[in-house]
Amino acid sequence: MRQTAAIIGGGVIGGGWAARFLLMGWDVRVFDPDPDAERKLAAVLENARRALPSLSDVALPAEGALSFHETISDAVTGADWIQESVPERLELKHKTYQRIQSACAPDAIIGSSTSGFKPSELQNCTSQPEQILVAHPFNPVYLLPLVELVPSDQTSDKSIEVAKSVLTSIGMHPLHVRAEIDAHIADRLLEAVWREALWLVSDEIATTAEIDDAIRYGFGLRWAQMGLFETYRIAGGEAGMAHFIAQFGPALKWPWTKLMDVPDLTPDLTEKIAMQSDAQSGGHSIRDFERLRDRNLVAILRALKSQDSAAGKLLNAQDNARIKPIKDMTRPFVTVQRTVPLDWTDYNGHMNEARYLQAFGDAADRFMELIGCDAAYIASGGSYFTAETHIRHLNEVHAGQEISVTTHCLGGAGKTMHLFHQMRSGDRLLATGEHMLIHVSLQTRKASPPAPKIAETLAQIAEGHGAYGHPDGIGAAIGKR
Ligand SMILES: NC(=O)C1=CN([C@@H]2O[C@H](COP(=O)(O)OP(=O)(O)OC[C@H]3O[C@@H](n4cnc5c(N)ncnc54)[C@H](O)[C@@H]3O)[C@@H](O)[C@H]2O)C=CC1
Ligand SMILES: C[N+](C)(C)CC(=O)CC(=O)[O-]
Repeated sequence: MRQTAAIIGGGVIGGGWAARFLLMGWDVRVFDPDPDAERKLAAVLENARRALPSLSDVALPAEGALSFHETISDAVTGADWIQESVPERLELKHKTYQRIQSACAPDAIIGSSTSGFKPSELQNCTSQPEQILVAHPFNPVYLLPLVELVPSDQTSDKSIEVAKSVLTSIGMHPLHVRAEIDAHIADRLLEAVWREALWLVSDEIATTAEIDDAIRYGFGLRWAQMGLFETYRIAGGEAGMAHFIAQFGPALKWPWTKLMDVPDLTPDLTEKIAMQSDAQSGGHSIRDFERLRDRNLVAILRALKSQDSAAGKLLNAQDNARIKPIKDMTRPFVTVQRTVPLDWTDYNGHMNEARYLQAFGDAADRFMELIGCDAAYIASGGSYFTAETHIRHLNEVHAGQEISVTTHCLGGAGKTMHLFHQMRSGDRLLATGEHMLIHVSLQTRKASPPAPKIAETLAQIAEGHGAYGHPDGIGAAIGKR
C-alpha cells in the first residue's frame, strides 16, 4: 500500500513538499484555504516534474495521487506524515496543530516547516507533543536534500527515528539538530549574511545585483561543495585551519561587519531593495526564474554526482539503493531505466546524440557488472574496452520522459563481447546500439581472456539470448542514400 502525506498549507514550501512526496511515490492530501491554492501548486508540480527526476540515473517510483480537501481533519485522516507549512505565526501554528491532532493517527509524524520556532514552542497547547518535531526544508524542497530535523525533549525517540527514515526514503538528508534553538542552524547562518547584505544596500555601498554577483561568482560556488570549514581549512595552506585562524581570527574583532545590528526596514529601504531587485530580474516572471534556478541546481548537483562528492554522493547512494536486481538473465533484460535529465537535451529541444551513447555505455557497464566484471574485478586488473559502436537514431525523446534499454547479448566467445541494445520510451523504439567489446588486461593494456567465471557466465547468457531471435538492425551499416 502506498504511503500518504498530508500537506497543511500549500504555498511556496508546502507546494515543494507536496511535489517531493508525490514524485517519490506517496499519495498527497492537501489543505489550504486559499481558493487559488490548486492552481499555484499545479505550477510548482509542473516545474518539479521536469527537475526532480533529472537528479536520478535510475527510474523513480510511479507518481502518487494528489487530492485537495475542504478541512484539515479530512486531509490528515489516514496520513502517515503530516507536514505543516502555514504562515510563520505562532498562534496560527498552535491552532493548526490542535485541528490536526483532533483527527490524525496517534502514530503519524507531524513535521513543521518553521524557519525559526523551536519545537517546544510549537508543542505548547498540543495534546500529543511526542509526535511533533521541526522538519525545516530549503527552497526548492523538491531539489534540495537538506532538512533540519529538530526535536524537543518531549518528542519521542520513535518519532525521531521514523522521521529520519521517512525523510531519507524520499531522498532527503535529515540533519539532526541536537539542541533546539531559534532558527536552527542554517537559518542563523543565512540570516547573518542577509542582515549584512541589507546594511550594504541601506548604506548605498552595493546594489542587490552587486551583492548577488559577489556571492555567485565566488564563495557561493565553493559552498555548494565544501561548506565553510573545509573551504577555510584549504585557505590556511599547508598549515591548515590553525594557521587560518591565527591569520584571519583577529579581523573578527575589527569592525568589518555590522552583524549584531539590523537596519530599520523602513518603507524607503524596502522600496529601494524591491526596485533594485525588479530591475535586476530583467522582467522575468517568478515561474521563469524558478525554472532557471532548477536547471542550474540540477546541473550543479549532477556535476557533484559525477565527482561522488557532497550532495552528489547522497544522490549516488540513493540511485544504488533503487537499482532493482535482475531476476532472469537468460533472456534479453533491462539494463537502464531512467528519466531523460534536463541537461541531456540540446538546441533542438530533444536528447542530444551523445547521450544515446551515454545511455548505451551505462547499459554496457551494468551488463559488465552483472557478469562479474564489477569494481572488485576491475581493481584486480581485468576489464572490457569498447572497440566498435554502431548507433541508429530512430526517434526523438525529450527531457522528463522515461527511457529504458534492453540488452541482448549476441556473443561472448574468447576475448570478445557482442552486445545489442534497444532503447525505448514506452512502446516507441528510440534507438539501437550495437557494440563490440574486447576484454583487456589493465596492466598490459592489451587484449586478454576474461576470468573463467566471467567467460562461463557470458557464454550461458549468450546461449540463452540466442533463443530470442535476431532483432532488426543487427549488423546494419550506413548504406548509400
Ligand atoms: N519561503 C521560504 O523560503 C521558506 C519558508 N519556510 C517556512 O514554511 C512555512 C510556510 O512558508 P511559505 O510556504 O513561504 O509561505 P506561503 O505564504 O508561500 O504559504 C503559506 C500557505 O499557507 C496557507 N494558509 C494560510 N492559513 C492557513 C491555514 N490556517 N491552514 C492551512 N493553510 C493556510 C496560505 O494560503 C499559503 O498558501 C513557514 O513556517 C516558513 O517559515 C521554510 C523554509 C523556507
Ligand atoms: C528566509 N527563510 C528564513 C524563510 C529561509 C529558510 O527558511 C530556508 C531557505 O530555503 O532559505
